[in-house]
Amino acid sequence: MSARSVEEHAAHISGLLTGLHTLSPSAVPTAEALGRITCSDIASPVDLPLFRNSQMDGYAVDAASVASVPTTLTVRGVIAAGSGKPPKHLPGSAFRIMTGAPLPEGADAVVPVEDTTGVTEHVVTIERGRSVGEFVRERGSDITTGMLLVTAGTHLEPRHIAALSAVGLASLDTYTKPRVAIITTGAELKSAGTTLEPGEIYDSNGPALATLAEANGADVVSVARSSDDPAEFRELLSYATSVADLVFTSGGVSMGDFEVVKETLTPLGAHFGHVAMQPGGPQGTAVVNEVPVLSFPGNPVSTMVSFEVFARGELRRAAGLPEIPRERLPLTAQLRSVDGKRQFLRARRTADGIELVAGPGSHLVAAMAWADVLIDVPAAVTELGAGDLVDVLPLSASSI
Ligand SMILES: Nc1nc2c(c(=O)[nH]1)N[C@H]1C(S)=C(S)[C@@H](COP(=O)(O)OP(=O)(O)OC[C@H]3O[C@@H](n4cnc5c(N)ncnc54)[C@H](O)[C@@H]3O)O[C@H]1N2
Ligand code: MOO
Repeated sequence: MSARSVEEHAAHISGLLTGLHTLSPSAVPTAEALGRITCSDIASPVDLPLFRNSQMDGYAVDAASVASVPTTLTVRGVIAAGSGKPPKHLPGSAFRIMTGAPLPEGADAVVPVEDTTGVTEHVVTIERGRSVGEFVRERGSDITTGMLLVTAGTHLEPRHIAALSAVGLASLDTYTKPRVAIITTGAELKSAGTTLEPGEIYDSNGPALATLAEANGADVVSVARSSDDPAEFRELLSYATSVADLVFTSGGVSMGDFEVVKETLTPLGAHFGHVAMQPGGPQGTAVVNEVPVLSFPGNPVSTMVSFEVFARGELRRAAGLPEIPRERLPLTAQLRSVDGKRQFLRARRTADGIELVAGPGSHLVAAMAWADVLIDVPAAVTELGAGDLVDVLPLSASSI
């Protein structure tokens, strides 16, 4: 069977994942919406400030009565923030007023307490006049009812949560995070922190896929590990497809004797084959219990590159996150590539351009950590020179 191109495989995956893009929005309490993405424009239901109020601790006056100073005014009472409907102002008098307290109807300026002397409970001497509007926060001077407060697609930060709370919105419609389950496979795998027997290795694909999915907007609902026993894998798969919108598996897709993923999924109608790319050649896809399953090859770099190439964009779009654009940058040195396979080479940005960090080996997990981009070399290109412009794929950042 001939190898699929990257584009063909990506299109096939896109077709399998259409359900991810029609998840209904989630209503989330505003106070818990940090990091969520709004799925519609949000207009303010109220004016902000909600009412005319004082910007200073001082005296509410009418500017005309303090036009010539010093002048002594009768103090008719004290208005605190939260003290209810304000009294009426009478020209030639004042109310002692606190910051945020509603301005008496008819008052049009506030004289800060620092500009007064001779204060008693009943009188105050104004030493400095204030003009109309000074230290008065008008109703709606921040935002008026119906004005757009936050646009669709906003990645909510604390400052957005503050404004949305200030206008009294208790919950928000946000993109539903696609639920992702991960199953890594291989009898040799153990968790970091445990003692290894000869031949065993630490599982890096589980943590890699979980954090890649999370960093790209998913809600990772399960991370499990299977031995090469088909019964165990089937059981984990059955659970994964019952809790997730999308399942990733790693390993067990190639030509060995214990390819548990391939063996289990093939009878269920899965597609396994080669994609003309490196790393990430052997790939599988299936739909189990109506849930799409993407089966990536087990080599650590192959798994991560497969995610970056086939899953990142789909997950980000489903989660309402912006696309991470490709860039075109110059190479610092010559490179060679295999004919007929699209290469995704680990590289990093330098002041002079893009520099390779490792050879093509898909077990080179430390080199992957030092990379911040993948160079995307077309299948037909076998050699590039220093200074040549190449397409690069920025690698998933640690936060969305
Ligand atoms: N005869 C052939 N052999 C292989 C071919 C081939 O075409 N013909 N393809 C090679 C390529 S390319 C890849 S990629 C791998 C894919 O193999 P599998 O998906 O079946 O993966 P495994 O055999 O299970 O593991 C491969 C490698 O990766 C290590 N691994 C697996 N899972 C993890 C994990 N969760 N964390 C860390 N490391 C993991 C595993 O120990 C193996 O070293 O097949 C080639 N062979
Ligand atoms: O295609 Mo494999 O992913 O190169 O190691």
